[in-house]
Amino acid sequence: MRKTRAIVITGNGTNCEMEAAHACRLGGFDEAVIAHIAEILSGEIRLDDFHFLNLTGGFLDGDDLGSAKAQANRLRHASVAGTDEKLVEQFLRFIRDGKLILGVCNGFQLMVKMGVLPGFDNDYLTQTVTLTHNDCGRFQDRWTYLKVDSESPCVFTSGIESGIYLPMRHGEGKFVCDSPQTLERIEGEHLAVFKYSDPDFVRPTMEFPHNPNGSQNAIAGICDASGRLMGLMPHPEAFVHYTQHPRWTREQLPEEGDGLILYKNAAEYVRKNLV
Ligand SMILES: NC(=O)CC[C@H](N)C(=O)O
Repeated sequence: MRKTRAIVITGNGTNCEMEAAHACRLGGFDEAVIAHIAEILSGEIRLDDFHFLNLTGGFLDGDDLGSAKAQANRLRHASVAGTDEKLVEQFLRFIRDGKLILGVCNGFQLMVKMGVLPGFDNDYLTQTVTLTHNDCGRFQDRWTYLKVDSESPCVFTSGIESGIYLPMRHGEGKFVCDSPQTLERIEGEHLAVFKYSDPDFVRPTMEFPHNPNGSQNAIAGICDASGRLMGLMPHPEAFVHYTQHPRWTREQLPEEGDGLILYKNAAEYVRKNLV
């Protein structure tokens, strides 16, 4: 059987690439390659050779122009050296080939600013939502309770019963739609996979600090209608082992951190459908 291969893109100010690659391997991917964006633009590394694309957190271009905005333009317009191909064509082919993309924090900001999410009607290049400055006006760094929509088509969250607990760390995480219709459609199609909630994972909340940014409808993460493309503001790769939990020395916790399930589901999907 062919190998299951994950790629993590780094460069221009990303971080967490080692954690993301580690999470992919722990989740069951045979290989997880960390590639600098320059290696992709030079044509040395091609997205076509992978099944799972990870866009990590960070401070792309120093958050100038708004987080991930410059990189979104770069990825939409840059050509791959030595070819007639634009990088965005590789990107769209990756999506058409039925592969998986996970954007975390700065990676989620990148996906929405490119227009990849929510990807209505298979249009992955029209921006309809954004992530902007937290209502509190400051960078926030805390742990959040995330209620999961069990009716969502999301590939990554299958098997999660009520919710997961993950850390967030961002200044621009407030989810906003361009119109009430966009928000209605996201809700109606169950694309709002994760919502900030109370610790019981029952009620989504607009109350600070459980909702750390004031996101519309408490939305923390969304997927597209295929469920294969997902982005979220909190960091699943930062909680894959119990020792990463803030109270691990005081509480009896399972070996696996709550974020690992997303990578396990991705690996299983790739094994069943793509290799
Ligand atoms: N952790 C992150 O990826 C931060 C994202 C972005 N730089 C922000 O502050 O909103």
